[in-house]
Amino acid sequence: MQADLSPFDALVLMSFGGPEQEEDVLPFLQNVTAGRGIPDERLKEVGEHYYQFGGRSPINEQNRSLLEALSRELETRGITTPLLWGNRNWKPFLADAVRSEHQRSGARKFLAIDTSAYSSYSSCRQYREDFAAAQTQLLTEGIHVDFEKIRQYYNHPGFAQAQLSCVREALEQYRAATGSLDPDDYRVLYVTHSIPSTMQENSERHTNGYRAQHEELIDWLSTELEPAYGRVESELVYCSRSGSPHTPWLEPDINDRMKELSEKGVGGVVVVPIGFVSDHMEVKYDLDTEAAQTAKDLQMDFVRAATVGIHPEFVAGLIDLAVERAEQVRQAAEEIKKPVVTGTSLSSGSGACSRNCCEGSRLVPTQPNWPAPSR
Ligand SMILES: CC1=C(CCC(=O)O)c2cc3nc(cc4[nH]c(cc5[nH]c(cc1n2)c(C)c5CCC(=O)O)c(CCC(=O)O)c4C)C(CCC(=O)O)=C3C
Ligand SMILES: [Fe+2]
Repeated sequence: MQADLSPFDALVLMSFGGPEQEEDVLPFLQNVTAGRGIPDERLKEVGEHYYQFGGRSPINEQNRSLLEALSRELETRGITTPLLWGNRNWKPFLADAVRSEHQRSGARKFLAIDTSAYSSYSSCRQYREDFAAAQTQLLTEGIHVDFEKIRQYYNHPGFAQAQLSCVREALEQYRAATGSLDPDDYRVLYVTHSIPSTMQENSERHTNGYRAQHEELIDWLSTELEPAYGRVESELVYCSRSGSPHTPWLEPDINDRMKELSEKGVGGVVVVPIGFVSDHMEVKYDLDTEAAQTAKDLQMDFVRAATVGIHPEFVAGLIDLAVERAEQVRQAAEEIKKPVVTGTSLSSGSGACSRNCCEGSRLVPTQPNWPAPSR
């Protein structure tokens, strides 16, 4: 593979964003929830999670480390394409980052590396809507930019292998802490962000869907673990449900499931946040604080696996994915063989999921792909 990112002028690490100090928390939450119908009580509760950490989300530090690691990887490969950082909900905002890079270097074509691995409206399509919104905003200033993104990478070898070493380490940590790894005594709980059931259904129309992608990766991980660990009892559970209690979201919640397991006599859990690429607030609060407390109350052993963070295989994988996307765009061909560890669920068409994937009831322009590029 050619170590070249042409036709792209710049890479942009695209993330959710999070507050840096107490004063940021409310305006951040207003940005996140604008028009999304989240009850006030839930917002207060989530605000408290941030205040408990001094108003500072861990996500920004994580992204700064990832930026550094990605820069080093680019340097190692002799790729000189500039790398910038833009967010959906907090500074540095995507449009601002892109504007300054355009003013600095004339860059017009941006390739985004996003910080979420699976297909769903929240974790994929909404980022593409953000690209279209930034494009529209900058167009009013006479700046024409466009965006592409890397594909969803839940089954890319870089992410999968990094995830596997996180699980192995956690199992060893559990063994060291409890003196055993008897499959009847503990359960591996793979955790991801819950989403509304309608969002799950929308994700299933053009890919195998959010939940099935997690299950595919879990099956692969279990197979990889078997030679060293034999049977590993594991299941997929969810955290961070929001929205109205009357709206169905994916279940079971991790805390509810731990209670059930405890009643069945399971003595401990190894919690693996496969839905999060780094230690977000969901990991720090919902898992390390809340689920850890549930474990204490139930007198269960509790080990939380690391997130992939800046694991070298994950970082190298992200650059592989950027190189792959650039090559697809150069050749105007989607059919370059994609390295995957499992499954073939991502259709060709955009490097993202597909043109129509994860559409909801509102049709909002996306980049890439809808409406079709005018040039
Ligand atoms: C699938 C998914 C990911 C993973 C993919 C990805 O990474 O993109 C993710 C990531 C994140 N979600 C985050 C924060 C929040 N998410 C909220 C609300 C929501 N998330 C949803 C889904 C997801 N969210 C959904 C369906 C909602 C309901 C409202 C809506 O339909 O949009 C709310 C509102 C309050 C609440 O209800 O919790 C907050 C504050 C942060 C930052 C954390 C930090 O500061 O470290 C991150 C990385
Ligand atoms: Fe979220």
